[in-house]
Amino acid sequence: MQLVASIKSFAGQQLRFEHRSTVLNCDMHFSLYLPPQAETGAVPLLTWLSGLTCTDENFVQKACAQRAAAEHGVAILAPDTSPRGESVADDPDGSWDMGLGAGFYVNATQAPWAEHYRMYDYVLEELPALVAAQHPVDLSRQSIFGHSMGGHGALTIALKNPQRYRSMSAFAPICAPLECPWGHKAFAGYLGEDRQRWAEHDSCTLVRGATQHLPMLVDQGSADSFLQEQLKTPLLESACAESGYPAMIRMQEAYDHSYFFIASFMDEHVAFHAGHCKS
Ligand SMILES: N[C@@H](CCC(=O)N[C@@H](CS)C(=O)NCC(=O)O)C(=O)O
Repeated sequence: MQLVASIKSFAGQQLRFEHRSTVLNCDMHFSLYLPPQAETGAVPLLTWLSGLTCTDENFVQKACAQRAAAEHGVAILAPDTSPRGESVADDPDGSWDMGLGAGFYVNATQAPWAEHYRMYDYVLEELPALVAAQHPVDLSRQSIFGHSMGGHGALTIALKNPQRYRSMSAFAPICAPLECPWGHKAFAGYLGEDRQRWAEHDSCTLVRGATQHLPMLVDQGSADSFLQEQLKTPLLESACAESGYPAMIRMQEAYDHSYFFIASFMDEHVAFHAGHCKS
């Protein structure tokens, strides 16, 4: 693991690393914000998952999360959104909703993706363990959040591993990949045509089958151009209401899909996770 950037921010350190991922079978970058409290002891670890077309750097530069992380004494880990490198398969049509920048946080089982696209195991297992081996983060106090494709990743990974996380949250998540074009394309490519496999990574399906509940916060902008066709927040609201999953799902009037929306509510999301990681 090699440090490639270290920038002081709100009395903490915004770090960027390069490393060889054994799970993804390629070289990767990730970012890690360490708050000032990490100088004197282990701090909770929040993992942020970004959306389509992002790297680890969009969040670092545009989400305005460092101030709240420093205030609450939490570290924030931001992985990339897919495996990277010349040997890594990309969408043959070059579109941005599949392949590079669009790993969908699943373990691909289909050629040519299966060789590298294992973002589920990378985010859940390899990366937190790697970070904790070298930095003062407490893996018994973890939460996960994300945006759009990363919101889907955060909700599904937490719903599948409630013992691993204290809380989950999402901005404009893809709530029902079983019911939207982005999900159909990515899941057919990465997981094959068997919809049973898809259902294992569908927030609405997982909510309906959940036996253990975690605190869940979701913010969605009402002026988000992806809301109707791709994100489908009402399906998550129904799944939570019908199955009795306690979730705070908020429609934020006139906000769009961008990082301006994310930054507007970032303080609340960091405070939400920090509170659950401390209790
Ligand atoms: N590139 C697409 C938009 C993709 C997009 O909105 N990506 C979101 C996540 S789903 C994002 O965070 N983009 C990077 C950024 O805003 O910094 C387009 O031109 O329509």
